[in-house]
Amino acid sequence: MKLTVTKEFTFDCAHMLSYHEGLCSNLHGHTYRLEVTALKYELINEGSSEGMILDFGDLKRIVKESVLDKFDHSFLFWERGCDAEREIAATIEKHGMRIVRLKDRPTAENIAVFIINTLNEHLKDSPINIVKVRLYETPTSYAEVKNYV
Ligand SMILES: Nc1nc2c(c(=O)[nH]1)N=C([C@H](O)[C@H](O)COP(=O)(O)OP(=O)(O)OP(=O)(O)O)CN2
Ligand SMILES: [Zn+2]
Repeated sequence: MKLTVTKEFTFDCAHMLSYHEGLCSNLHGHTYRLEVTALKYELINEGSSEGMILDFGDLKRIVKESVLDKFDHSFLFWERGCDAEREIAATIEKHGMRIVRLKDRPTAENIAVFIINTLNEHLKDSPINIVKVRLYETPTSYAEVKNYV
């Protein structure tokens, strides 16, 4: 049996899309809305989590520890960004503020892929797989990555 559970989260980040031919090349921020879907084939049949595949509270803890605690209120810094992006990141770091250093441009697509890979790495020794991440950058724009096993 294929069973999934999904939990929603929000987090705030600053970013810029270096080399974008539009307003998004400017430093700006989003309250991202994140939906994370976990899949497992068997229900837990005893104890505190009986009848669940994964306690929503455990999913919350996993996402918080491996993603939100790093991302929330940080600057998403693309290592290959323009001079301005690298100077902004250097200033933020110098003042002890939060950045997340990324190998890929911080588009909604790339951030969604980064998040699903990070979560599945965290869960690699468990029977749980994160099969879908949907990341809303604005109320009307989202990227989705699916990883069906
Ligand atoms: N495929 C993608 N396109 C764009 C991304 C992205 O990550 N993937 N990102 C941006 C900007 O960072 C920003 O999110 C602008 O998005 P957009 O939906 O255009 O924002 P608006 O506020 O203009 O949305 P409206 O609802 O149309 O007012 C750009 N593109
Ligand atoms: Zn943006």
